[in-house]
Amino acid sequence: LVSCAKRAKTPNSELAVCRVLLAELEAHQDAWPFLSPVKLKSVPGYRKVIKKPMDFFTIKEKLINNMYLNQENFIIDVNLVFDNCQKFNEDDSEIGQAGHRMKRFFDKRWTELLRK
Ligand SMILES: Cc1ncccc1N[C@@H](C)c1cnc2ccsc2c1
Repeated sequence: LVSCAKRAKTPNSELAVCRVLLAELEAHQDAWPFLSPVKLKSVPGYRKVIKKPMDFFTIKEKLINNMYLNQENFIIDVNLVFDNCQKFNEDDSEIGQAGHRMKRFFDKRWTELLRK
């Protein structure tokens, strides 16, 4: 008997979960610092310190333009948003606190949705 191959998730069903997750991130009350790209001209030092800026709007554009081949690449970009935030903002700052809350929310949700 040939063992049936583990049903691979089709890329589009994987990415459908990413779209759901992103919508939840954007709707979160603490999402405000991350909804659009940091304006490099108006935040002194940001361009120098943060090598790979990322934000939820850019992630949405990449999803729409099929630039994510799988969930992993999507999760890497979402974590980049939070890693950049922790690098540039003090933990006890408004933005720093929002970043920690958003990261905790994301970690919880993607584990629930993807670790089925
Ligand atoms: C995520 C992040 N990290 C470091 C600096 C800025 C930001 N966010 C931008 C949108 C931003 C840019 N300007 C302001 C002014 C008050 S909150 C806020 C937020």
